[in-house]
Amino acid sequence: MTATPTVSLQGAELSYGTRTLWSGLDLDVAPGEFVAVLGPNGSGKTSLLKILLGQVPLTSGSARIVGEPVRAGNPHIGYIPQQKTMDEGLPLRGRDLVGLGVDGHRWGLGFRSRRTRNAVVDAAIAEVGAQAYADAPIGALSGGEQQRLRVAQALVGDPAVLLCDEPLLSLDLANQQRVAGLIDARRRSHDTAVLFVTHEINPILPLVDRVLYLVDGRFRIGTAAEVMTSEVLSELYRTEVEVLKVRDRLVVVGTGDAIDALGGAGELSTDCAHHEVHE
Ligand SMILES: Nc1ncnc2c1ncn2[C@@H]1O[C@H](COP(=O)(O)OP(=O)(O)OP(=O)(O)O)[C@@H](O)[C@H]1O
Repeated sequence: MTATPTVSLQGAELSYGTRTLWSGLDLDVAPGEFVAVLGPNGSGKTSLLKILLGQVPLTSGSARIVGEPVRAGNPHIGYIPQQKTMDEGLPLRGRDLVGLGVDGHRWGLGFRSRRTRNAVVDAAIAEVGAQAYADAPIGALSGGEQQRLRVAQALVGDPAVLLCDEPLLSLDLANQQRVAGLIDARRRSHDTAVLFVTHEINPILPLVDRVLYLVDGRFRIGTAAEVMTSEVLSELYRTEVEVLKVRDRLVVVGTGDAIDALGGAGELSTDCAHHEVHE
């Protein structure tokens, strides 16, 4: 017997007015599976997460989380939103931020006791190794420290799926690896499915089971080896794109307009090699 998919999209379409971002999208994400969602700016990656969060309705088709239709406030979901730097004057400690993941979620008012709640928050803080700064004002922390606390907040409710919207943005390489490692460890230990929106696949390439690549209404789903090829990306972008493997990293090289068309996806190459224009 196969397990119920943690995330299931069937015949999913999202249109805003006359503009269709994608349609005919079928995707089942298994427990513990790590799916990277890639694509240029405006291709509908964040909108996909919003659908699963119950914030935006599908135009047609269905979206389920652990077999149930999507809905707002679903306790099966842990969400790491796009990173915004916290205001330095914010009177909120890291511990309070993580606590919001408990209070706004599954236990709500019925949560058994303050002591149990605190123990759950402490465990989540320890899991991301943030004990040393959990009581400091969050605005005073570095981007990497803030992001580890956001991961703790997303994990504290023990979600079935983690939705991550560019969680590595503006982190240095060491922190990218640390944050990606935390997410990977959780899905391995708890079978948490992961949908990971990113412009930069290289930091997570070894973790990715499958890629969903969205471009201007078209998409492709498969392993990174299947999708991240010159043929597939050229087809998606409708222009010549070359994917090179440099050691264990992927470098996407566009030609002419492809550099613009690639948008953020072109950032795949930024810390490895530079875009090249072949005349
Ligand atoms: N409520 C809305 N009404 C109309 N258009 C919308 C709405 N929300 C988003 N859009 C448009 O849909 C497109 C997809 O937006 P979305 O944020 O999902 O893209 P994205 O792939 O996450 O982009 P980025 O990489 O820039 O974050 C954009 O062109 C956006 O302007």
